[in-house]
Formats: sequence, structure tokens, C-alpha cells
Amino acid sequence: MINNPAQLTGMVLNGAHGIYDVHTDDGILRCTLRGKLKKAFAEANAAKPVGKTQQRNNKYANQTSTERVERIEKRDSTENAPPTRLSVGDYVKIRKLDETTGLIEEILPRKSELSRMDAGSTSKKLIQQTLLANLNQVVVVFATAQPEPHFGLLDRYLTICESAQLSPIICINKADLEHKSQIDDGAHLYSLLGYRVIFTSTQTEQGIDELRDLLKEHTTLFTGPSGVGKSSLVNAIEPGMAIRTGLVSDVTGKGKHTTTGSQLYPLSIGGWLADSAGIRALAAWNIPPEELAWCFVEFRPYLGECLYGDCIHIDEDGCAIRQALTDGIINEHRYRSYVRIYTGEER
Ligand SMILES: Nc1nc2c(ncn2[C@@H]2O[C@H](COP(=O)(O)OP(=O)(O)OP(=O)(O)O)[C@@H](O)[C@H]2O)c(=O)[nH]1
Ligand SMILES: [Zn+2]
Repeated sequence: MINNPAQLTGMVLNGAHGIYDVHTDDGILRCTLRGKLKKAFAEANAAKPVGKTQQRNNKYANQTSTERVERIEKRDSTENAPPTRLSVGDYVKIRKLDETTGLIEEILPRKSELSRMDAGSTSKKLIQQTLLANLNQVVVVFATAQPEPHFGLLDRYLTICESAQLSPIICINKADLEHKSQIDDGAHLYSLLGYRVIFTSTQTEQGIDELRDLLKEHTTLFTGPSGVGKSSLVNAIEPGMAIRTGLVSDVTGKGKHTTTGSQLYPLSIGGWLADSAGIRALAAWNIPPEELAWCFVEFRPYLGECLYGDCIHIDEDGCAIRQALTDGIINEHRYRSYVRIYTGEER
């Protein structure tokens, strides 16, 4: 490809109604899609076969557990079709038109993405909505109290991160409040599973420096239930940001960017933070059932060891995961979370 001096590479920070703000070395440019790209997107989206997800699930349903594990572990962004919609976080090539505007000519392949079926999907047309592209970590925030943590819900968030192969950090905020010992036990369990667990307080500043260091040079999404202190944490990490960026109002769902999913904000220490528009969306995520057991990290060594290749680890004989549960190796609460998520029970 000829190196075109007028072409820049940038990252999409937000977008609505076909207009995107793109961060480039020349500053933020307000961009539109080039006609040719718009046409290619329209064709790709129109051609999407009906029931693609179901077909995919059926294809994988015939695989043995071992094949499934291999497939999931080998999976990378190349398995994803090239992007046919532009999302926040996408890297793009743009042609600069003048000092403040540009034309998006190409989307670069994604390294990662968080996406879900759009609420507007019908049985005839499945619409996949990418909430954020190219993020590398998710901070899942819960509180020690007010509201008390719901570990079943935490498991749900963790499986979503695992499914997207994104590393989750568990942040337990409001460490200054008096709390039950079960919460410390819970935190211990998750650190044994290999998760980074941090206790923070925006009141005493406990853990704030540690959290800030973890965000440096990364693209991070903050998520977690309402009232746990996400906005307060963002404000403690980057004073003034929540107010400056309207993070708070976005959480109410009244933010102007809710249609496109997210918005990215720069951190003064380096790195990017996504706003919390994805919070409710994350809870509505559906993990393909054949991938769910893999999303429980401690189940992985047993996948492929069950008597039946198509074992779903719920009531089959010779299930290696249930054996590990009986042996006290797999934690009962975690196993119960697996069953609840598998059977579609919300909590
Ligand atoms: N004691 C204590 N209270 C906190 C702490 N962090 C936040 N809060 C309080 O918890 C309440 C909720 O905080 P927010 O930052 O609005 O929580 P959020 O997670 O952004 O909530 P949503 O906007 O509903 O998603 C506020 O009253 C905060 O002052 C903390 O570390 N300790
Ligand atoms: Zn099994």
C-alpha cells in the first residue's frame, strides 16, 4: 500500500448518527464514513443469514468437549468476521479533510470486543451490537456493603469477561464500611481463582493508587451494579472527570451516546476509560451455552474429562466437574452460579 501522507490512523471515541469523533496524532477530528465503506457495511449487514447464531451453535453442539475447549482456547479475533459496523474503540484509517474534519476510509481488525445481540434484533434479522472494541480490561466493581455484594452476579460479570477473553479486575469498594466476614472470604476465593482483587475506598483512599496503576496505558471498562461507587472511583482516579465528561448522567441512561454503546475518555496518566453505558448491557449478555463451563476458570482442567462428550455438567453420570465439586475442589457457590446461568435463571 502506498504511504499516503494525508491518511492518519486514529481511534473512535464516540459516535452518533453517522458522525464520529476520532482521536489522532493531529488531535480529535470529527469524521463521517466514506461512501464506499458505508455501502460495503450496508451490503454486509443485509446479507447476514437469518439465524446465524443458531447455526453456529448447532455446528459446535456436535463437537466433543475436548474439541470445544481447543476451539475456545485457540479462538482469537481472526474468528470474528471483519467489522461491518463502526464501534467506539475501533482503530480506523482516515483522510483528513481540514483541520477539524476527516473521512473514515478503513476499519482495522479488532483485537477484542464486547458485543451482544441488539435489542432491535428479530427472528429474521439478528443485529450484533458492539459496545466497545479493542478494550483490554474490565474493572468489575462491587461494594463491601450498601449495597451488599451479590457473588452470583459477580460470577455473571466474570463469565462475560472470560467469554470475551478480557482480563477482569475485581474491585470491592467502600472498604471503609463495616462489613460481614463472608465478604473477605469471598474476596479470598476469587483471588485463589487467580483474579486480581482490590479493596478500595473513595473515603479513605485505600487502594486508589493501586487501581490507578492498573489502568495506566490500558483501555478499561468500569462496570458493576448501581450504587457501588463507580462514578466516585472514576472521580478519585481522575478528579473532575465524571463531571467533565457527563459520566454520571450517562449512567442514568439519558446520556446522548447510549445508542452507540460507549464513549472513551483519556486518562492523564495514559490510557483510556470507557463510560458506563455498557453496564445494563453487560447484564443482558448471552454466552453460548457450550462456552459457559470454559468461562468458569476452575472448570477448565476438567473439561473433556467427563464420561459423555456432550456433558453439560448438571446431572449426568461420570461428570468430572461434579466429581470435583463432591471432592471439595470446586466451590459450591461457583458451581451453583454455573447452573443458574446455564439454566437462564437471572440470579
Ligand atoms: N462509605 C463509602 N461510600 C462511598 C464510597 N464510594 C462511593 N460511595 C457512596 O456511594 C454512593 C454511590 O456512589 P456512586 O459513585 O454514585 O455509585 P455508582 O456505582 O456510580 O452508581 P450508579 O450511578 O447508580 O451506577 C454515593 O453516595 C457515594 O458517596 C466509599 O468508598 N465508601
Ligand atoms: Zn460434566
